[in-house]
Order: sequence, then structure tokens, then C-alpha cells
Amino acid sequence: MHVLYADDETTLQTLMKNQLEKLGHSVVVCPDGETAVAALEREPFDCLIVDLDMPGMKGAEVIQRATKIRPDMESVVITGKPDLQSALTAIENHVFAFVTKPCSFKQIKSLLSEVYHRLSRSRRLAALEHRVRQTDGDGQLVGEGEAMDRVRRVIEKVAPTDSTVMIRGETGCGKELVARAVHAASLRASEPMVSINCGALPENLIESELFGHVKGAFTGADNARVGLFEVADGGTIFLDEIGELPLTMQAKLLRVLETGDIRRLGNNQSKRVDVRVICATHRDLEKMVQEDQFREDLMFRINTFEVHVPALRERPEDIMPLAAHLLRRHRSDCDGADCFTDEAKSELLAHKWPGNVRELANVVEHAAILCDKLPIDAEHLPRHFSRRQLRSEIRDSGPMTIREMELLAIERAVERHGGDKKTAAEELGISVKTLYNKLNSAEEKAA
Ligand SMILES: Nc1ncnc2c1ncn2[C@@H]1O[C@H](COP(=O)(O)OP(=O)(O)OP(=O)(O)O)[C@@H](O)[C@H]1O
Repeated sequence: MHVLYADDETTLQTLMKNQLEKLGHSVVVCPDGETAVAALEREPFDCLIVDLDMPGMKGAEVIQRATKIRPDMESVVITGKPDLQSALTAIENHVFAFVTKPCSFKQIKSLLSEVYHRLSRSRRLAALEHRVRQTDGDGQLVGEGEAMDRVRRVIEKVAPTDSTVMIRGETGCGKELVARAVHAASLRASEPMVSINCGALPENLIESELFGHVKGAFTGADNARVGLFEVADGGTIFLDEIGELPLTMQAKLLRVLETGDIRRLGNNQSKRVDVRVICATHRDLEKMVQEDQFREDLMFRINTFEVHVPALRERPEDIMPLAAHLLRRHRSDCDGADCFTDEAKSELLAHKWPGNVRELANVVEHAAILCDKLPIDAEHLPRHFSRRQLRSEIRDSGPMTIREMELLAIERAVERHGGDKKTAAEELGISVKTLYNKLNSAEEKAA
């Protein structure tokens, strides 16, 4: 770490510099407060170690100035004359530690190691936040048409209440983003919001993920674990794909929602939590209730307030503003819809977007990588996406029958959706059965 040591005692200055450098730190020593502040203004440090009682500017003032100049740095106070006022100043300025002289070098060494761990944790967190912003954006709900305006109005109404919210809409249409907007506009905004995809975990793990477990609760539970309901205490939990929750877990969730009490697996004591619940699904829960796949009582409990997020094809006016917004995640030089040529725009506007905004985000990311200089043209869109690409493939492959062209379009759609024939059929406007028939008859012909 880069350490700034401010102390007027010359013997300590030399000792600290030598010892800390032996530990691999680089150290700048300042004999008084004024030079320490000048050093802080000149270069960034990871940690400031400051003596309180120095001639001229006192250590307390150095700390006050340091918090403004280098807010990410940690400060350690050492003093030979501890008094209440300096301790209070240290607390007010969130100093990392307050050490009284004489202190052992072992003590300083271990303090610096704690500072190091705290700094690396907060840097890791900042890197993660940066990565999340790159994939999830800044949380802004883009959409200029009436459809998204309606969504925004509903969010505004429901957010300040503590109501459970159910967000419905197709895959990738922005349900999680809406959940985040509800949390951000709620009175709980400064508390955590945690998300879990109920379909992504096997049944035996989901209970421990939601409610936690004690050490030894099951084979492999080597340590106790805090569940997401506890992590979200005071804030919001977002239960994505609630329709995928196994029936046994539906019963347990209903009990928690009704009592507000959670119990870690393997523990017989319960704990009260204050968590707002937001759920989302692309499934038809009413139909699932009729088919006994979803508990009716749970559906009534979580369906207090419903927000419907329209599919992207139902709001074509949002396609280009969204494309420009998503492009900005990768290209800071994008300043609006002019970042796409007319041909690229017409390809984007003609597409049916069965994968909704997530599909658009993937297409835009692909184009951003291929395109060296904006604007993005149709040729930068994924091969399977672009109608122009399909047309040129048809042209380049020489004469083709209508049946062959049709087969090429089907194969491209299936490839585009990673083998998902149901979604490919939806996009092509044919039934899955027709799609299979066409592929099978082509295979038979080729055999
Ligand atoms: N209105 C919007 N404005 C800006 N970005 C959006 C919008 N809607 C969706 N996105 C972006 O599209 C991607 C998919 O959105 P999100 O994860 O919220 O969809 P989802 O409906 O929750 O998906 P799934 O059904 O798979 O859980 C995210 O990167 C999100 O930031």
C-alpha cells in the first residue's frame, strides 16, 4: 500500500519508514500537518497514519482535510495524549483506528493488514458494481411511448406503499428493471434489494438460499448461512420466476409472508423480518393454479398489485431509443438513434423481438463489437438476425427454390435462438408442429 505517515518525532519517522518498507509498503513521511495535506493534494494514498499532537496544523485538522481530499483512503490516528475531543473528531471522520503511544510495531502491522483487506473489499465491490452497470445499465427505464408511461405511472403509485407487487411480462421484457424501479422509489430505497431466480436453483438449495441454515443442518452445511430474507431485512426481496417455485417451497413462502417470521434450516427458533416482496413471472399463474401447479392462496397473497410490462413488439416506438441506450453501455461515443444507419434501423424495427429487450441488448452488443466506427450498419447485426444477411446468403448460394429459402430462414431462426424451436416458430409466425414438419421433411429429402 501507499502510506502517508505524518509525525513530528524524527526517531519514529525513520523507524516507521524502514519497518513499513520492509513489509512491502511505500511510505511518504511528513513532519507536520501542512506538508501532509500538500502530499495528499499531490498524490493518492491508501492509508494515512497521523499523529494528533504536531506543531502547526494538528492531526485532527489533517484528518478532516484528508476525508475531503481523499475520501477513499483510510486513516489511522496515533497519539501520545488521548483526549475526548480528539477521539470525537476521529469518530466523526470515520477513522479506521485510534491507537495510543507507545504502540508496538506488531499492532501497526496488523492494523495495516486490516486496512488492506477493507480496501480490497471495497475495490472488489466497486469493480462488481461497474460490471453490473455494464450488463444491467444504470437502472433507467427507457421507453418514450404510452405503454412505458403507463408502467411508470403504476410504479409511482405502488412504490411508496408496502404492498406485494407482481410483475408480469414475457422473458427479457424488463421485469427485474421494473422491480428495481419500485424499490428505488420506495421508502426502503436506502436498504438492500436482493434478487433470486426461483427457477435457477434445485429444490433442496432454494430453502437454504431464502431462509438460511445453521451449521450442520444438512450434509455439506459446513458453515451457518444467512438467508436472503435476512439479508433483505428492512429492504426488498425480488422473487423472479416465482412460477418455478416447487409446491413445498410455495407453502413455506406463504407462511413467511403471512407471519413475517423466518426460520433457518436446522434451527427451531424463528426470527421476525421486515421485507417487502416483489415477484415476477412470465407464466400464466391462474392456469397453473387450475392445474394444481401453483397454490391459489399464495397467488392471492402475492398478487396484491400487478404491473404488466408489455412485450417489445407491442411498443415498437421504444426499439430505437432502447437500442441507442443499450449501445451506450458499450460505446460512449453514441449520442442517439443516429448511431444506426437507416438500413440497420429498418432491420431492427422489422424484427419481432421474441426475446424482448434482452435480445435487443445482445444484438446491440454484437454490433458494437463488430463496428469500428459508428454508425452501426445492417452488416454489423448478427448474421442470423439480419434480413439483408439472409438475402445475401440466398443470393450468394445461387439459384434456390422457395422451399430451400424457407428452410434457410428456419435454420437461421433456430440458430438465433440457441436451438429453442418454440421461440423460433413464434418469431417466424408458424406453429412448432409446422416448424418440426418442415425440418423433418428436409432431413428426409437429404437422406
Ligand atoms: N425499459 C428498459 N430500459 C432500459 N433497459 C431495459 C429496459 N427493459 C429491459 N432492459 C434491459 O434488458 C435486459 C433484460 O431486462 P430484465 O432482466 O429486467 O428482464 P426480465 O423481464 O426480468 O427477464 P427474465 O424474464 O429473463 O427474468 C437488462 O439488461 C435490462 O437492463
